[in-house]
Amino acid sequence: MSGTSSTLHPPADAVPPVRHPDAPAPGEPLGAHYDQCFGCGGGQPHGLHIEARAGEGVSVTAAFTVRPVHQGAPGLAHGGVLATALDETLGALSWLLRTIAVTGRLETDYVRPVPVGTTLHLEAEVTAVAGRKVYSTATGRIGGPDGPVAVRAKALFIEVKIDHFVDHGREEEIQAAMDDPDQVRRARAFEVNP
Ligand SMILES: CCCCCCCC/C=C\CCCCCCCC(=O)SCCNC(=O)CCNC(=O)[C@H](O)C(C)(C)COP(=O)(O)OP(=O)(O)OC[C@H]1O[C@@H](n2cnc3c(N)ncnc32)[C@H](O)[C@@H]1OP(=O)(O)O
Repeated sequence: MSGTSSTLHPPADAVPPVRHPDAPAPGEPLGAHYDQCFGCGGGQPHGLHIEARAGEGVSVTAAFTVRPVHQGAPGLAHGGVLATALDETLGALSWLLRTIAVTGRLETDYVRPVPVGTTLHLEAEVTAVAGRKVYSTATGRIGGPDGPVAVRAKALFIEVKIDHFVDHGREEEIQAAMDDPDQVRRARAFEVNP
């Protein structure tokens, strides 16, 4: 049985998550939030290239195929890479809430080794929201979408404004992102919550 941290239990005033009315329809691909993202960006040769799709309610599905550059032990995925896959899938839930959120806490259980060449079938859902705090869970299965669980996570994401990235990101990447109309459009798509 895995341990759980009390900071990952929603507080008494938490409410069920609400799917944003303009959220992508179930089955729709969500696309990368940033081309240079190690989790989902097409511009990172060694990245995970995770492709997430909207699910029902406030949930997403995603797939990640482990490549040789993702090894920890010989022939097996690195645990940090698997945590990245979970983190990225959980991060994609922002598309359904239409808020921008960053990981505050991520608790990962490694249940089965994941060999190179394996496709990890990921699912994530928001379980509760309390103010800026978004509580969520994710699983990664091997051998098919209904296969055994190899990894799972509980997370607390914290809602932030775009300023979070502008204030903290390195100047050259922020400037390049701001100069890219497509990137600005994607960032704004998150930020329409009333
Ligand atoms: C125009 C172009 C511009 C660019 C466009 C970019 C578009 C991007 C679009 C989308 C990006 C999405 C990217 C997803 C990628 C996958 C997800 C990741 O890997 S994200 C990276 C890893 N995470 C971090 O780097 C966070 C680092 N941490 C922080 O920055 C701060 O700690 C932050 C924002 C998380 C919180 O800081 P505070 O000052 O805003 O807020 P406080 O008051 O500290 O916390 C708020 C509440 O949350 C709790 N909290 C915060 N951290 C906690 C923790 N670790 N554990 C438990 N509770 C925590 C606190 O106790 C507080 O709770 P109470 O309101 O008092 O009940």
